[in-house]
Amino acid sequence: MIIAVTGTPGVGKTTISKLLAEKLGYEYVNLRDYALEKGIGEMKGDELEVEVDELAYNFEKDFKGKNVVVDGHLSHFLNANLVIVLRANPKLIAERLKERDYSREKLGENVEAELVDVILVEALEENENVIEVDTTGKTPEEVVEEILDLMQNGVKRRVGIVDWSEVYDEVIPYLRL
Ligand SMILES: Nc1ncnc2c1ncn2[C@@H]1O[C@H](COP(=O)(O)OP(=O)(O)OP(=O)(O)O)[C@@H](O)[C@H]1O
Repeated sequence: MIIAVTGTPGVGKTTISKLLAEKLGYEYVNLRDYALEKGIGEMKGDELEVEVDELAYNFEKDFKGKNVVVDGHLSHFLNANLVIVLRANPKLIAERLKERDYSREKLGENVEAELVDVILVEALEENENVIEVDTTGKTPEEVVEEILDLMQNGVKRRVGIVDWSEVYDEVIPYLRL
């Protein structure tokens, strides 16, 4: 089974994916590292630009039928059995990306993307089986337990659980208005 863990940069994909893979006994794959290893895509500055079809084609060839948790903000474009979309209060995303010294522009872009559900909408266009999980105020262990519970209960789709319009006022300072 291929489980894709996606979400806005800084939402916690790597932390959650590694822990989820460990609990399930699945292989962990970082999609960016995989693309670099395979020579897929091109570096533009420090960003890797990839053709998603090429990425998905190669990934399928290498991992079809295997048990893997794949971590990356493009992982929802892969042919996965289940897509986990991690969510976090956009203010948390802003604080984490600030610590990583993201530029104001990049920080704003990502806070806006989280605010208006960009990755969730993309994931829903690509896959029927999409589970959204709010990580706000939870430990990574609690998030993983929630994912495992949903999987054990056979839940394949759960969306529409967050509404960041409620916190819009708090994130205005980070937006590129
Ligand atoms: N509930 C939580 N779930 C996941 N991460 C959390 C949580 N609470 C705090 N964190 C912290 O948030 C940070 C998230 O970083 P991480 O690298 O996992 O995110 P990411 O989504 O993989 O980012 P990127 O896409 O930029 O690589 C880590 O420092 C992690 O410890």
